[in-house]
Amino acid sequence: MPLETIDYLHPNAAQDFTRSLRETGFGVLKNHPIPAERLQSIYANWQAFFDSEDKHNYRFNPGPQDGFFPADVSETAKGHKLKDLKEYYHIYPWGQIPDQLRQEILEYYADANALAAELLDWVQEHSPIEIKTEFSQPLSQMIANSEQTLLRVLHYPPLTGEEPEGALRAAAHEDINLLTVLPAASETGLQVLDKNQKWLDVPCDFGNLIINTGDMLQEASGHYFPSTTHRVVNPSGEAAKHSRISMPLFLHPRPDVVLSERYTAYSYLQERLRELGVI
Ligand SMILES: O=C(O)CCC(=O)C(=O)O
Ligand SMILES: [Fe+2]
Repeated sequence: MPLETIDYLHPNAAQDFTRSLRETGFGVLKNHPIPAERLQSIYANWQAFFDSEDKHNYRFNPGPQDGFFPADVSETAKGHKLKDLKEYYHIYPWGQIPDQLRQEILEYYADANALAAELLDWVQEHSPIEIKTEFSQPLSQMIANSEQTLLRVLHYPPLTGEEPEGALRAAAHEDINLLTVLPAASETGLQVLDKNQKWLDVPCDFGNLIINTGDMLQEASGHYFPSTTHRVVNPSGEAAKHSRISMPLFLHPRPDVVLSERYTAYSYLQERLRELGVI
């Protein structure tokens, strides 16, 4: 079953969106409040940044993890051996951000956070009573004033043909956080693993917002909302010559937020980062 696209303005949007997250771990929204022209401008400005040598002046700070991550230190997904074919920039409002990109990206950060809070209210309202009574606080409260929420601007460079055999733009993985807000990328490639272990293309009409459940919402909901495996496959033909820009916002609860009997957001994140070998 292909993923449905939900109209944010439709009277049943909240219900349909919550059902989609429950069934697939993903929800795709159209007619949402973030204009496509804004996304286009952000993508163009960050493409120029990734194309410049200036990016090396913003190399990430190893502890706090803000800044630019070049391809040679890029992630290796859990259970995989090959690095993803990507470079990226981690934006936190308290972190380093190039001056010429700062205002536009922080405005987006704030607006996407506000939209995420609204979507979490939708999920809260339409979760079954036995699920929502287990939440230690309303879902949208969990992310309020969080300094952990991470906006990652990703650049997948054009393919050269020299890539290691089997390496992907982003190998199959699940997101660690509560919820991810991901505007459709500048190019295709995002796929989600369905219940029958078949890879489905995520509808990527430019301007759509793709939302997916992360492991923390899966944990907090006793696995009612699945954190679904996804990946970004390599393009072929003419598209292989194109860069791909994407921009997931990873909503993270404040560290002290209780997710379940076993975990706070802090202890959960530490366990996952240790598994990944990041810490
Ligand atoms: O680039 C994309 O479309 C998805 C990226 C992603 O899944 C991630 O960085 O966790
Ligand atoms: Fe992801």
